[in-house]
Amino acid sequence: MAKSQPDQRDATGTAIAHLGPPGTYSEQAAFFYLNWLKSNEEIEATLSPYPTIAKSLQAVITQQADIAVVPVENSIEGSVSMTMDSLWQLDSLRIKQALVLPINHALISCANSLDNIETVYSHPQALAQCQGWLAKFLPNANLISSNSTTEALEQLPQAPTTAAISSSRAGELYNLPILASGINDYPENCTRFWVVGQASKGEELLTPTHTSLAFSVPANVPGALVKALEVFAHLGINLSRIESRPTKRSLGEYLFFLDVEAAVNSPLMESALAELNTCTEVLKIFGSYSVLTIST
Ligand SMILES: O=C(O)C(=O)C[C@]1(C(=O)O)C=C[C@@H](O)C=C1
Repeated sequence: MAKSQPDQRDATGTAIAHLGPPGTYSEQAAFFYLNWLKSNEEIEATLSPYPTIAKSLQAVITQQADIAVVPVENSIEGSVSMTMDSLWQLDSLRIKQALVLPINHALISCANSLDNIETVYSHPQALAQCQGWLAKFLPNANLISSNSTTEALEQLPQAPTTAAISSSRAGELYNLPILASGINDYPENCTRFWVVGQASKGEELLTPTHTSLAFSVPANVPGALVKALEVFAHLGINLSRIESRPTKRSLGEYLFFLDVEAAVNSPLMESALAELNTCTEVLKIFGSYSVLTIST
């Protein structure tokens, strides 16, 4: 397969794929992990930006990168469906670590004032996290989705009626004016990222505390989901997230994604998984990992 990105692993250690271009929140999370690897494991790593989340994950499959750092869930807007769908589809990937990053959005623009802004670009997650602020301060602006919060930044100097929602850090990186900061609708805004690698390579570096999995149920009948969830209730295992996604086979048919507060190899979880196997159609374990919180 032709490589669209250079293979950096041999020359420079672990290659970490992330959503680019530089300055994204994904890069910030990946950079934290790079430093964590260096300080805690004496592992040298480099960052490789990719244009989409799917391409960052694909880079791990094609071995252009060793791991990818991808967003999975935001405290205001919920799940990043691209990440969840990809994990279900790409069987060879495993979650090795979770990272939680506080998110503080800024409005970046070369316009003299908010009154001159006609168009705002950003990643759909960021536009959604600031929808109240946008409705109040830029009610007539066109909101345009881009692949990341930083994709539009290089174009801003040539288009003074446009703005982008990104981090203040990205504004500084691209040397662009910050017109407003702290514009997310809720101040306690956080995004959870997963560090994802090949299933066959390397173990998690810290003792796992969580397990993520997903399943489909054998038939759309009363109690099918309850039966699966009762397995955890009966064993006293706490769930920290449940989410449904369409199976994409037919309308009204779902996959259920669970984050479970137990390590995959704990005796309780081993019992849970054995029971869960008997009441699900397809059951996939995405990995068992610990959670690191990033302070900014
Ligand atoms: O566009 C970016 O900067 C990203 O890293 C993506 C992303 C996301 O997909 O949720 C990451 C964190 C924020 O929630 C907004 C956007």
